[in-house]
Amino acid sequence: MSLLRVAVPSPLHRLFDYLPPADLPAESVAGLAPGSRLRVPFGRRDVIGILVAVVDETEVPQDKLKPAKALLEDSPLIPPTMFALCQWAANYYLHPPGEVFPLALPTRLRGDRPLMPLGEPAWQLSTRGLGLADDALKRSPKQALAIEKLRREGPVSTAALSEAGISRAVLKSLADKQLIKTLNLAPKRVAPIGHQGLDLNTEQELAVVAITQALGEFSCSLLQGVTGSGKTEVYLQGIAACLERGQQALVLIPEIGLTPQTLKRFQLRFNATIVSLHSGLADQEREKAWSLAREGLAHIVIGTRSAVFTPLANCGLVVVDEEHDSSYKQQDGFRYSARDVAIKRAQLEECPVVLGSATPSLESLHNAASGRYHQLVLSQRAGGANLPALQAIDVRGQSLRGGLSPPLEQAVGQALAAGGQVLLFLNRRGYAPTLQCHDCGWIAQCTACESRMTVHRRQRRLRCHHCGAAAALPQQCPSCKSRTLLTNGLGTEQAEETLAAQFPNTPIYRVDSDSMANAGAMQALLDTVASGEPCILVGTQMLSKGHHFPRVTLVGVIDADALLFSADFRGEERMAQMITQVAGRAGRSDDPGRVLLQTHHPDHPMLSALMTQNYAEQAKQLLEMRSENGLPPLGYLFMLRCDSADGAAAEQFLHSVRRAAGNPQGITLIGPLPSALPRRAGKFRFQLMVLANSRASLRQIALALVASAESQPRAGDLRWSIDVDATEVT
Ligand SMILES: Nc1ncnc2c1ncn2[C@@H]1O[C@H](COP(=O)(O)OP(=O)(O)OP(=O)(O)O)[C@@H](O)[C@H]1O
Ligand SMILES: [Zn+2]
Repeated sequence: MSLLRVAVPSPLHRLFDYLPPADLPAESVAGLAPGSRLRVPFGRRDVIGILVAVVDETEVPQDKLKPAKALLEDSPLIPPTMFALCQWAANYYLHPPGEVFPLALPTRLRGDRPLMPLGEPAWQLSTRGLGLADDALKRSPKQALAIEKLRREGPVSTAALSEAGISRAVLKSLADKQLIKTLNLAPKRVAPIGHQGLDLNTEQELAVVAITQALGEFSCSLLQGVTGSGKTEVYLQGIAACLERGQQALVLIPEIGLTPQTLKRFQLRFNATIVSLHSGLADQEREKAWSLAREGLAHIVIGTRSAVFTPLANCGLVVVDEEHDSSYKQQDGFRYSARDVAIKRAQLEECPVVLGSATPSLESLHNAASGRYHQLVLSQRAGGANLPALQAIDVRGQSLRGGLSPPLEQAVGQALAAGGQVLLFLNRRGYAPTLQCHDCGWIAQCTACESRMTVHRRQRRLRCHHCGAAAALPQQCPSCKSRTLLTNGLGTEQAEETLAAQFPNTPIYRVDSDSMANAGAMQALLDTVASGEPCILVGTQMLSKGHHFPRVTLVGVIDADALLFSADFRGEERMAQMITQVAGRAGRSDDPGRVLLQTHHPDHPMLSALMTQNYAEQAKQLLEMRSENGLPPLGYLFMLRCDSADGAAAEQFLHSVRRAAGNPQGITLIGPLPSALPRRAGKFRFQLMVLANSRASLRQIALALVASAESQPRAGDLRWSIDVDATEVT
């Protein structure tokens, strides 16, 4: 007997077996392809699952088997490569498969809605219309015109008919006479045209040749190019070669804020169908873009993290820009790395993948050094600009105005006077990170998290950056009623305010997730900055990524110390990446750039390293340290996390799980320990860190821990999750 094995949206790490739907002929069941949607009963309701396999046997007792209610489509919505990718990802990240497969579908299709047909509504002649005598519509010239047009051109879209002056009313009368009928006009397949690219320098040329020659089979290349070296030009010319072979390209970018800029650059280069996929799209737009990609009609698909699961009919090249960027790692729910999934995807698609960055992750550098990836290097800025010089400013004992020391303030003034633009980096949004009572010492805390509330003065609110909780900004201390409340520390909002007072004649633009919340804001800002007028940009890491600001000559890091002391073993790597990236925004054009870092620790070895070495040299040293400590990428790591309103229960749960795992060889178990943020949104958080000396032993213990976790009894709200290749360990 044939049974259907289905991935059902549920947090359980298993698949569920069903009898075929009653209305499905027995002979067609065996031939069902995986990847189709099924409506199945689950608990007390019906849900939409994905068919994973047709099987002959099940462990479910015969009388417990239920029939699936319906097969939603004959041919699967998830094509074989994406099906295989989801299956791999669920297995690799040990995540419930029912929560992974839906990623290959746009939101609208995760339920039971039918696929929207691509194309547009159109009209064509009916048989009766075809046979109509020439003078039959003499008395209604508009109708005659419509008939003549359809006879001449075949099916014509409603939009084109309306452009030709044929109204809906005319079409309706013709339809009522059964002379014409509607159809859905499929989009035309057009050949993409690439415009002439820039003249490449030698290193770029070598990179493009390597990528072009790699087309047609799987390989992974690391394009390590210093900031402003023209990596995008390399992608563009590599993609041109991919399109010439009649294939599609998938380009991943780290942030939604970069989408319009990237899209524009691609649209200028290619006369082709380019779609972008990101969280800002409405559901219908998203489904359309998804369909164009899946049908092979979109030549280039650009998207953020989750776009790695978009099906492409004929994928010929995958590009992951800024491959080191932390936004590629999903930090809740299904904790995958889009970069790593992209590599697996290229392998399944049998095409090359290019990882590009000025500051590659140590993982990728390690893989390049061991020969697993091809290394392509762009060591110089395109167009001849020099990399900027870095310099520390010792702020000890100096009076700071709006966070700026006198030397930095002076440098800003000079840069502006010389007609340049200035970028000030402060990775803390809001007005101030703390609100304190000057009389009794009370501090505004989040009631749901073990953390302080951030002051947002413009909105007159206190906001928790961990759980999103908000409260009105108090006028007096809730504890002692004093009216003397102080803000401590500096956020972007306050910096913007003080800078405006210091530089009253210069426009100041703040760039953080608060000011850039709506979709067009970033593009509007970029357009303004592109005009070249002197201005000050002050913002968070949003400013540091990928942007090309040719007029910026000075970059100031207001608080380099904030990056210095991290509890995470990746802290130094992150700091080196962040500073190198933000510094890389300076001096990208004719005028040389300068970078000033404010610190209370000018002799800190990490800062000295930044001053004296380039990123590649620093990365090499960091890799050696990781190797000595058996840490990734030289060791293998995952985290088991647990949270609950009952802290003792959460900790106890991880203790039991750990006990069940025993003491396997080659494995270091650390914890359970409270997380760095021990309580968030009312829940206590604990974690167990697992380090292994081989991928195989990591896998073994991970499976054992998951099995143990699933079999533990657990209290109502207790949740646990696994994070394979965790990038955040605090
Ligand atoms: N061969 C070339 N000749 C002249 N200009 C070039 C060439 N290649 C790229 N450029 C220009 O150099 C500038 C920087 O290029 P791009 O933004 O692609 O750099 P990038 O390597 O992506 O930098 P980052 O990593 O800092 O984002 C762009 O204005 C681009 O048009
Ligand atoms: Zn909170």
